[in-house]
Amino acid sequence: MLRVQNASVFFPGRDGGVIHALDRASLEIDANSIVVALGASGCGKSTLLNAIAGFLPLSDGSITLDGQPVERPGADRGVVFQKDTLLPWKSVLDNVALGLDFAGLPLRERRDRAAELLRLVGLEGFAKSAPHELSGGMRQRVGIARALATDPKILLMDEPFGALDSLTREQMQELLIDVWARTGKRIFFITHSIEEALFLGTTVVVMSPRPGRIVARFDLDFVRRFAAERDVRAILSDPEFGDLHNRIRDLVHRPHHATVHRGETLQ
Ligand SMILES: Nc1ncnc2c1ncn2[C@@H]1O[C@H](COP(=O)(O)OP(=O)(O)OP(=O)(O)O)[C@@H](O)[C@H]1O
Repeated sequence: MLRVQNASVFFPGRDGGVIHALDRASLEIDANSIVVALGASGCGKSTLLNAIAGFLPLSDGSITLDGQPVERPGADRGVVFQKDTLLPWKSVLDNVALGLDFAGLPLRERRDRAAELLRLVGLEGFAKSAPHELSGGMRQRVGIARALATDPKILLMDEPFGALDSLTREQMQELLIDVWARTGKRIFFITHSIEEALFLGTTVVVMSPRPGRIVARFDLDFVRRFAAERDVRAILSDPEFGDLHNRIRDLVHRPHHATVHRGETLQ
């Protein structure tokens, strides 16, 4: 279990004031769940992810992963960003194996494991390619494979599909659901897209800016339905999907009119 309790992050503002980038955020990410954070620009989504990754210290509150305090980056958390961070001079296979260089595994085992992960993300034919030979969507697949290389307990994804065209984005969402269904990894995923949040999240937390707060939480099962039935049209045309879309859109645009916690519903 990843547990974020009353986490706050303050930054010094230019005028001598304090920016409340994250204000008393609490959430839990269980095995087999995908928690999606959704909200307008500046509501603290990346701050929350960076704190979970151990890149950023909390000003207050705590984060634990399976009971251990999160204080610095570690191999138990794999991170994927919007912009890929692949090394251009290394092959696709070696980029994936990179995370294992530090694990002390023999070269042969590193390469076998990397090849297995490239199969998982549908890139088995591209092991020897250079990153620049791949499309944006393919590079993000490599990023996902690399983040999984150390067999982390959780995958942290900061708008990983935000720069992709809409068709590629849909393919990547389905790929991520496949990876999730096969590996059972828990995932923390950030997006600006309400549709993406509803489609991917087992839980969606809606955040609002200044101060960055979690203002609503929805537990959903569209993603489990997709994993079982693979019928994206049935999900998108489900009236409940449309209804939630409208309610969340209202919340994102007028976040202060309600605070909703797990188990409660918005009227
Ligand atoms: N290092 C920093 N120093 C000062 N202020 C910061 C710093 N990092 C973030 N902030 C501020 O904290 C707030 C939350 O930023 P954050 O990047 O977490 O938001 P976000 O929801 O991820 O936004 P976006 O969707 O645009 O990426 C913003 O007001 C931002 O300007």
